[in-house]
Amino acid sequence: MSVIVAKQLTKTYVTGDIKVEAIRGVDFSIEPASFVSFIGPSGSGKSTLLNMIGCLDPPTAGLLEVVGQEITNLNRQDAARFRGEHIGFVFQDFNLIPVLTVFENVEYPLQMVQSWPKEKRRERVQEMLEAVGMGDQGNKYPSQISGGQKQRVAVARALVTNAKLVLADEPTANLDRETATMVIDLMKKMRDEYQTTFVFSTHDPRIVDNVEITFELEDGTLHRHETSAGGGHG
Ligand SMILES: Nc1ncnc2c1ncn2[C@@H]1O[C@H](COP(=O)(O)OP(=O)(O)OP(=O)(O)O)[C@@H](O)[C@H]1O
Repeated sequence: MSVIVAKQLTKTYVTGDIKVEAIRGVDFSIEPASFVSFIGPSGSGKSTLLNMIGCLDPPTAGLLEVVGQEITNLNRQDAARFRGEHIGFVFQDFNLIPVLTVFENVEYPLQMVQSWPKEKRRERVQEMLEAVGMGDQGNKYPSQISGGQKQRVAVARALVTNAKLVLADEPTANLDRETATMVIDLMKKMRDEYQTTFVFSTHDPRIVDNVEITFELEDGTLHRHETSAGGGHG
């Protein structure tokens, strides 16, 4: 079963008399445990596409299935629940909650959407922190750790609910070269370990070099390129 299936997916923004066809009837599918990137110039529709996949903004027309569920017509409440249960998010500016510790940031999605008993929750959070190499940093606050460490915490948070799909919008944009490479390697390791699909929106050639499939957007249309990167998944 594909993790994402889009058929004739369309998004048109209408503001007053102005109509922008941001996504023009695209078809694509993305398989489990893949490492995939949407690329394209500014305004080509990357964020629009990621927002639709993430149930943040509904399509205007077409079909969109995510982890086997048709999400085209979800209402706001069902969309929020679906997001919480099935999708992890990683952002360019990390989006950690500054008043919560590293541990509490990773625990947060479990508290919000899943009624796990406290002990099981704590074990899961610790497992994820260790998986991203932050097992001994749980008591620190986001202001006390580096950018690369923040993004590691964000990856742990995205995966803590066992989400099968992570959407990562420019996750390396605020990281130096070496740290960006470490974060990409980490995400790949997590993909291998948890069979999570990672979908990126990026301009970063270091990510593009590492993905197996690139979808290039141009004025709301899509071109698929397969690359030789990755290997070893499955
Ligand atoms: N809320 C909105 N209302 C009206 N038009 C919008 C809205 N959001 C995006 N657009 C338009 O849709 C098109 C696609 O925008 P989108 O943000 O998806 O591009 P992008 O590829 O993510 O760009 P960037 O790389 O700069 O983030 C652009 O022409 C943009 O101006």
